[in-house]
Amino acid sequence: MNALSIEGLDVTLGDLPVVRGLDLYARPGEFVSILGPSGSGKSTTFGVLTGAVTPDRGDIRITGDALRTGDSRVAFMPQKDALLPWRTVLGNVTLGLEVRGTKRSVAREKVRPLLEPFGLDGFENRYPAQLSGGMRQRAALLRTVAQEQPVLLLDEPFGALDALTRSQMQRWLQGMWEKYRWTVLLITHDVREALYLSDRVYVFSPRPARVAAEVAVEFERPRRPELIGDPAFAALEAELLKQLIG
Ligand SMILES: Nc1ncnc2c1ncn2[C@@H]1O[C@H](COP(=O)(O)OP(=O)(O)OP(=O)(O)O)[C@@H](O)[C@H]1O
Repeated sequence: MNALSIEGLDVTLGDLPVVRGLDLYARPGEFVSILGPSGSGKSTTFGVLTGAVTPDRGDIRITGDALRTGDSRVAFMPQKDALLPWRTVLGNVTLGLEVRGTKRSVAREKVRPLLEPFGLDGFENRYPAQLSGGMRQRAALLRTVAQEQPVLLLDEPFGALDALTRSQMQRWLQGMWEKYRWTVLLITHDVREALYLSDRVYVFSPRPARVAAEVAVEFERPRRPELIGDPAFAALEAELLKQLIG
């Protein structure tokens, strides 16, 4: 059974057809990326999964059961403003659990063992403005995974980081995924990031979004950073860029 499946999704925003006939899925423990032109409807698709956007039609299932109004079976890390500036790191990383009704003290105990692997040990009482960009994104990701939902949605988590930090974060996330094997759906504009991290990559068409291409990424795991210099990697990167640019 798939962790997530979307069949025949149509979304119209105002008069604008944004998604038409979109089909995609993610198996349990699979890392799946979505690449697509800017404005093609990627975040809108995530909006449908989080309940922020109402679709015209479509069959959406999480672990086999239809998505419901107010469904909490996806944990979402937004593109921007993921952390509340007035809450400490600990207050931010427990927020997802607290919103779901977990008592603050219980939520704190739950996230504590994760502070170290997320590189946040000793920083729990700092505020977001006192952290580096990479640390902020790790805190936002910790808040998302702590919710222990069957599907993680990450909308361009490293998009605003400088190139060096981004590449460090990609390596770190790859290692964390090896350890925890979350089911991830990642939106990114970075073809290398998609290839380095994913088991499969979907390429969306220009709006209205549908799947223009689906590419299996079969490099063995765990993946070493040198993989991106491999000719087979470069060939797949070129193929994806061609699909993306047309
Ligand atoms: N509330 C809204 N009403 C009308 N149009 C909207 C609304 N929200 C988004 N749109 C439009 O829907 C289209 C798809 O937006 P969306 O944010 O899903 O694209 P995207 O693929 O995630 O883009 P990007 O890669 O730039 O983040 C865009 O043209 C956007 O302007």
